[in-house]
Amino acid sequence: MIEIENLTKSFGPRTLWAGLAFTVTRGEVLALTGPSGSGKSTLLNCLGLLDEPTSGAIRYESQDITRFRPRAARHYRRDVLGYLFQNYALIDNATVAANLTVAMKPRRARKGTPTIVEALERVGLAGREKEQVHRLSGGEQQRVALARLIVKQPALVLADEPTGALDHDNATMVVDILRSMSKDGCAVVIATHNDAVRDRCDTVLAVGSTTQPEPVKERQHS
Ligand SMILES: Nc1ncnc2c1ncn2[C@@H]1O[C@H](COP(=O)(O)OP(=O)(O)OP(=O)(O)O)[C@@H](O)[C@H]1O
Repeated sequence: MIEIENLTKSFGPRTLWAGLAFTVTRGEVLALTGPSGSGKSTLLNCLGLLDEPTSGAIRYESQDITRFRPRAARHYRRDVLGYLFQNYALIDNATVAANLTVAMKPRRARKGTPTIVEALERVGLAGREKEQVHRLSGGEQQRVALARLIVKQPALVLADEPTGALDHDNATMVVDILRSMSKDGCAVVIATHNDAVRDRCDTVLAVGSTTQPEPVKERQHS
């Protein structure tokens, strides 16, 4: 689904990672690990067209996304990608329902796409459609961000420390939902410092020290 070819990123004389070469397939959950500053977020940003690699290619459906023209880039961001960040990236002064509607808007309705009501049920926020996002707790806001992903149904989910600010139960729920989205056919890439999250992924890439992911040995997930 995403093929990474000989990918290198440097800032001036400093090379963060070099020669990355691997594929992330549909149904796979890949963890990016490594010490602070190793370049996990930078790699996610390159996959999400928020940054550019210094050299190499990132192919989606055989096309190098780093060479996309603006129209193809817009399509990729709108129809392929889903983001999950630690700071939720929600519209604070809008309702829960409005935040989810924005995610659905540009897309033609697809058969089988979960509704807002179904997505909120899935994240344990049934009946909270009309609440203002800024009145919700941090964990609840992260669940709204997850519900937004569920209604968007992206092909590739990029999650940057998605459990960083959450308690154990909420962190478990975030990983459960990301895993179930991967089972439904999307690819998921998670930058994380959390060993429990890493252990529930399929593969792990130690960013900055290796060029290819390895299988996660002690799987905790089903
Ligand atoms: N635009 C930029 N110009 C110069 N250096 C940058 C730029 N963006 C990021 N960096 C540097 O690249 C390095 C990697 O940053 P990045 O945020 O990708 O690391 P990380 O592994 O995600 O770290 P953390 O675990 O702390 O989130 C850092 O040293 C950062 O300062």
